[in-house]
Amino acid sequence: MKRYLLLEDGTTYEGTGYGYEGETNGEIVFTTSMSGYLETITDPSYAGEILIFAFPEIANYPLNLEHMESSKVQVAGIITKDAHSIYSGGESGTGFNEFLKQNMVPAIDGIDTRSLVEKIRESGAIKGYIKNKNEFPDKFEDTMDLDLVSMVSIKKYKYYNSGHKKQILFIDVGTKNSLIKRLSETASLHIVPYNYDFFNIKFHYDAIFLPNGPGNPGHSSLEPLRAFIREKSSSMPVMGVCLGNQLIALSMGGKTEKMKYGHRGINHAVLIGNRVYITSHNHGYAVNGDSLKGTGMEICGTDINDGTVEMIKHRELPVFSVQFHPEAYPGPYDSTWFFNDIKTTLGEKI
Ligand SMILES: NC(=O)CC[C@H](N)C(=O)O
Repeated sequence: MKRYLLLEDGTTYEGTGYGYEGETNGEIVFTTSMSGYLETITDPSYAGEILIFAFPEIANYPLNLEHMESSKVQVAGIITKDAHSIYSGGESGTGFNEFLKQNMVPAIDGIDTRSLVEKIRESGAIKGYIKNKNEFPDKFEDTMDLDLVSMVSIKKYKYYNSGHKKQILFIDVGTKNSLIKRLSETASLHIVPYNYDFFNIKFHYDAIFLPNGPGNPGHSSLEPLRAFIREKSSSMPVMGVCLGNQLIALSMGGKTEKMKYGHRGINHAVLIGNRVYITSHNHGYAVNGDSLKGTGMEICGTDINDGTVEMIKHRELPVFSVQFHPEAYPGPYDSTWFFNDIKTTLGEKI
């Protein structure tokens, strides 16, 4: 079945439809990852985004549902050059095509993804639709204006008792399962929704953790959360990853900005001190380094290619966070020391 990718700049790409048969829209972003397709598409940070796989061969190994980073596919749509298991069943008994149908996510195959990526690198982030008809919409919605965190955050408090004495207040702004798993190696987790009644918490906790999540970190729906972080950062450790990093920067008085086309992939070189770490990335926003002046926060890691701020920490307080993904999934384990830093910050032995 023919399907069309329609871009805000007036261009149309024709391909073969697979997955769900409805239409979808979102910001078109690309990942350069060559593996980890299931982990990637189930990462809640991708809500509101249509994902291009720049690497041509995708889904050329079976789906293993144990690798899902959340309970469902979170990308708004998928663009591939050659998605292999479209028509075949994997070890789980489900083919990629069928899996995307069940998750109601439309996809389009046979697209020259590399030229599409070049276009986005030239023009910057672009909005688009995947449709069954070559008919342009009246308007291209900016999905980054939506309250995406409310769509992916858990709805109710959940206690994750990992047997550890230390307690972390884990604010779910759209977390990946692997982050919960990693932190549970250090502490038990009070997992709360992004809009929890923060100023009336009755249970004890030793630190706050903010994970990854979708959309604009400056969204107004996140202001009560930022106010809470602002207050708590002077009295207890606050740590974060990706959206968490951006929320910490904003709470401490810094600024974030939208990047031209973001970083998404698993081989981004980041310089921290005098060492380079190969890291996993998925972000379209970044902390503005200059805006940290006078906030007490300092830049301690930057992307080698474009200088993007990739790690920040407070000069005196135990407040630190990374823009990259130390939990990997998918990606290299170069930066898992981040979880050891959290352990020692909480007074635990490595
Ligand atoms: N992975 C994330 O947490 C992404 C953070 C934010 N939504 C961004 O695009 O920059």
